[in-house]
Amino acid sequence: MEKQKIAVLGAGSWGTGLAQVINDNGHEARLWSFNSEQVNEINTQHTNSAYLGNQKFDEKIRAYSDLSEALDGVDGIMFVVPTKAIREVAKQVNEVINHKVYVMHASKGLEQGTHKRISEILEEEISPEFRSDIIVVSGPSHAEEVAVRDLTLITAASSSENDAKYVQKLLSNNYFRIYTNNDVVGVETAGALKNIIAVGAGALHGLGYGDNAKAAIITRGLAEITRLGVALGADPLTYIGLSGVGDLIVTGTSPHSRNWRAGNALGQGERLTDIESNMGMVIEGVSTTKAAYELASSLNIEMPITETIYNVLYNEADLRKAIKDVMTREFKSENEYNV
Ligand SMILES: NC(=O)C1=CN([C@@H]2O[C@H](COP(=O)(O)OP(=O)(O)OC[C@H]3O[C@@H](n4cnc5c(N)ncnc54)[C@H](O)[C@@H]3O)[C@@H](O)[C@H]2O)C=CC1
Ligand SMILES: O=C(CO)COP(=O)(O)O
Repeated sequence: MEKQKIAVLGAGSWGTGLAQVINDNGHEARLWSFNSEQVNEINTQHTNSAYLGNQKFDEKIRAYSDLSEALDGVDGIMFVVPTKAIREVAKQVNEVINHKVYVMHASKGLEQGTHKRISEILEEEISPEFRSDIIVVSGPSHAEEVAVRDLTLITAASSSENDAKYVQKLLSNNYFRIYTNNDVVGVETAGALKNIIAVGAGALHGLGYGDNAKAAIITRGLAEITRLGVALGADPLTYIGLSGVGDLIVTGTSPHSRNWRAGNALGQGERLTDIESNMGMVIEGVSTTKAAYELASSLNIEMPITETIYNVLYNEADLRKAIKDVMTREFKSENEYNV
């Protein structure tokens, strides 16, 4: 593949990790951030200390605060801002872009109010003449591990096989391996909804429950994620892939995960507002819980774990009482896929 110029929008931990992968592969990685102090730090110190400690990055990774400069002559744009900022940043991109580019995103969430997936927002906001089919980059990938080049396997999903293969070539190397997938709905819902389950798994840990409970929430979480995703048009098999069970394992068991850490703190009795202000990074599972709860209710889909976490996060339900309630629901059969 010829040298590509890629603008990575969002210089948090994941945007920075992906920019390093792109740079390692011999391409030009431009990191865009609206925070000029951070841009200055990346360009002069080659660190991104608010997100990735004192790790040094290659001097070739340049940061930009001016979006039109960052997008000038690029081959592709990778959106990695929090879900709540996607629409606003996509609108800005559409105003300044003047040539056709590959449009990728690596964010995980559902839009508040509309319950839309991120690729749907990007399709709405960026004119078709300026973009490829959207490519979703998702899977088990703590930024902290990718930043130190630990082995990582994830998925690039697009309705266009060629566009997915472009990202496979762009990002793959000897520590980062990409599988293509044509199930955009499945990959995107898997990435968004696993954050809800990670909050729940963290909460169980914080309350002192053991491994059995954590295996249970991950497995039954997968069942309800699949239920909602299939109702939205996903292939159920996608959920046993990297973006499904893979990402549930990585975020549902690890203190690297901000969602797991937020749940753990809830389990230990901290207040959500304090947890959010102390994290300093996005906890997507909090807003995704609300969007998924509303969406599932409107489609009449049972998501008991999501509903429980919604009541804890938004209705001040007592965590132990909420767990008791979900444990004593009417009995079910695992064979009944729809319940
Ligand atoms: N950190 C990780 O390990 C992974 C994160 N993700 C996803 O990537 C997305 C971003 O996550 P992180 O990089 O971890 O978040 P972060 O909280 O570390 O950083 C987000 C970046 O976006 C910027 N930002 C926030 N609001 C903005 C706005 N309105 N306009 C422009 N920029 C804005 C922030 O300044 C920050 O630089 C999330 O959706 C997350 O779920 C996906 C895989 C791994
Ligand atoms: O999506 C992730 C890993 O695949 C990161 O999860 P957190 O946002 O919970 O840190």
